[in-house]
Amino acid sequence: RDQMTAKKVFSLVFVRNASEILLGMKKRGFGQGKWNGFGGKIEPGETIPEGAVRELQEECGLIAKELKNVGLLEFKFEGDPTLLEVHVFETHEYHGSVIESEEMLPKWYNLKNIPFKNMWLDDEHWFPYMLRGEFFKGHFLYRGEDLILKYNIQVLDKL
Ligand SMILES: CSc1nc2ncnc(N)c2[nH]1
Repeated sequence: RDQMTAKKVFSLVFVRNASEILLGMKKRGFGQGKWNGFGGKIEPGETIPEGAVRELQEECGLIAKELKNVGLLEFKFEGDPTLLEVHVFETHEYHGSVIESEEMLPKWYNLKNIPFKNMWLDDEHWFPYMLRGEFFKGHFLYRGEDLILKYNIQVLDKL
């Protein structure tokens, strides 16, 4: 059996201020119609944080001055051997102004009013760890995009 599952590495960046989080409404492609974090595939020759900074700027115009790695997510979709490895980051220090891109319509949400019903189903499970500042590792097995068959989340250490 082929033990070398294909792995794709992604960044996922959340911009924070004291009481809000910046989310992006995906306008096309994977995750279309959901409020997402910003990010995407890490390209050859760039580090994961470099890819995170690049994708954030491409998708919403902001330039992160610092990034904190807050967690790691792994996704499998039933019937697809690919493992998606998603490195989750927060930034509290950034400059530039938020702009709408072809991919994303950015919007600030109060932390008490996160639109989980219009987000990926996994978010409701791991956002609380991120918001509490706990470094988390989560693994999710999806059937399609609207059903999580199995998941586990562990706190690796409190940041
Ligand atoms: C593939 S599963 C997934 N969950 C997500 N949560 C927030 N933003 C994303 N882009 C996400 N992708």
